[in-house]
Amino acid sequence: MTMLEETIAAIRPADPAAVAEARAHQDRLTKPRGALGVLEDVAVRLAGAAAVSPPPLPVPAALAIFAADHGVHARGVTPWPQEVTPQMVGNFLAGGAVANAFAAQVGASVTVVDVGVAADLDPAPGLTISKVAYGTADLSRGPAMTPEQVIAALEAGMATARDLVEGGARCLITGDMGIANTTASAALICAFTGHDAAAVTGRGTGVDDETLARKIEVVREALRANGLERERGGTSGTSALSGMSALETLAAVGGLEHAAIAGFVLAGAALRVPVILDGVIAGAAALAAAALAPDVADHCVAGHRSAEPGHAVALDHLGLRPLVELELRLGEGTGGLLAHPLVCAAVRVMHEVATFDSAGVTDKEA
Ligand SMILES: O=C(O)c1ccc[n+]([C@@H]2O[C@H](COP(=O)([O-])O)[C@@H](O)[C@H]2O)c1
Ligand SMILES: Cc1cc2nc[nH]c2cc1C
Repeated sequence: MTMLEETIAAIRPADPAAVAEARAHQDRLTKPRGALGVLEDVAVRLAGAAAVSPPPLPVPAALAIFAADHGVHARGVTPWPQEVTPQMVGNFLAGGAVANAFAAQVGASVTVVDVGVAADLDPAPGLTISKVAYGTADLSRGPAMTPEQVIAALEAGMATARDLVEGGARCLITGDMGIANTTASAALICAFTGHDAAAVTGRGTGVDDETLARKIEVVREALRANGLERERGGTSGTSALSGMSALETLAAVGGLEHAAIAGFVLAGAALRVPVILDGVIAGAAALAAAALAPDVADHCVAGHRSAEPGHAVALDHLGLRPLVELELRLGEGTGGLLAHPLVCAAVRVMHEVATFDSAGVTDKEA
């Protein structure tokens, strides 16, 4: 078996006994039933993923920022030059990015992985060089990646997750850096959900109206050029993929960082370590991961919902509810990092809060 096949084969759905035990335990704790709202669901979800209730505390957390460039940059879909990708990698490694500040705030480690930056990076502590290519090909003209490249990028993501877990991480957080990657994200979300480009394509780093219109047209061209247009029956956007496999779809319109994040999420799920997803890039990558292994979503928590319109579409499709909604549109893992203390708090409740019985508090149900 290949590394990808082995990883997919190891992924289990949420364990029903652990889910039932976690729900019952929530109801014994000294609070009105359901009073912790969505946090109760998060704790139950992690119990199902870990197959034990209460689930392990998700600490320490490790952020992996997958960096790559995009051939579609040449189509003028972003106002930022491609050289910002390696420059921001340097900033992450120097500790100067927002992701570094947020990681310090929540006590997460930061690892940067070059899966496809269009420049040679100097080796540095905290940087893994797993370069598959110097950026993708232009997805609006044909496949962005070859079959070999998409597998190599998936494997880089899986290896990153495995190394971090071997190093002690008990929660994985996705991060990305790649100028133009919101265009590839929109194309992936269209391909996997059947939604129209206009509904899922957003302003990314902050494009003007003219660039947004061009970006939507480029996403449509990408779907046409790669045979990914759908038969659209009504507006539900749930029609079946047009005969292409999930891997072919990912290779056609994804980025190397999308493929790596998909591998990272799959390996986290296979290792039963929860994965907190960041923004629209992670959402698009998780759609690919879920198309490869539907049970993977049971192991994911949606850290936040970004301002990019396709993100809500991706999360709906995955059945995930975002924990934080602050109109962030930065990427790097910033939204995932902000959600980590909420996930920890949700799980800590399961370990530390007294029950009605143990605290001698009268339960109205008793
Ligand atoms: O995480 C998000 O939802 C998100 C939304 C907008 C932009 N970004 C980041 O901005 C870059 C891509 O934006 P763009 O406009 O160049 O496609 C890339 O480095 C992403 O990490 C990220
Ligand atoms: C400065 C800058 C920082 C980023 N971090 C993630 N994407 C980014 C895009 C830009 C342009």
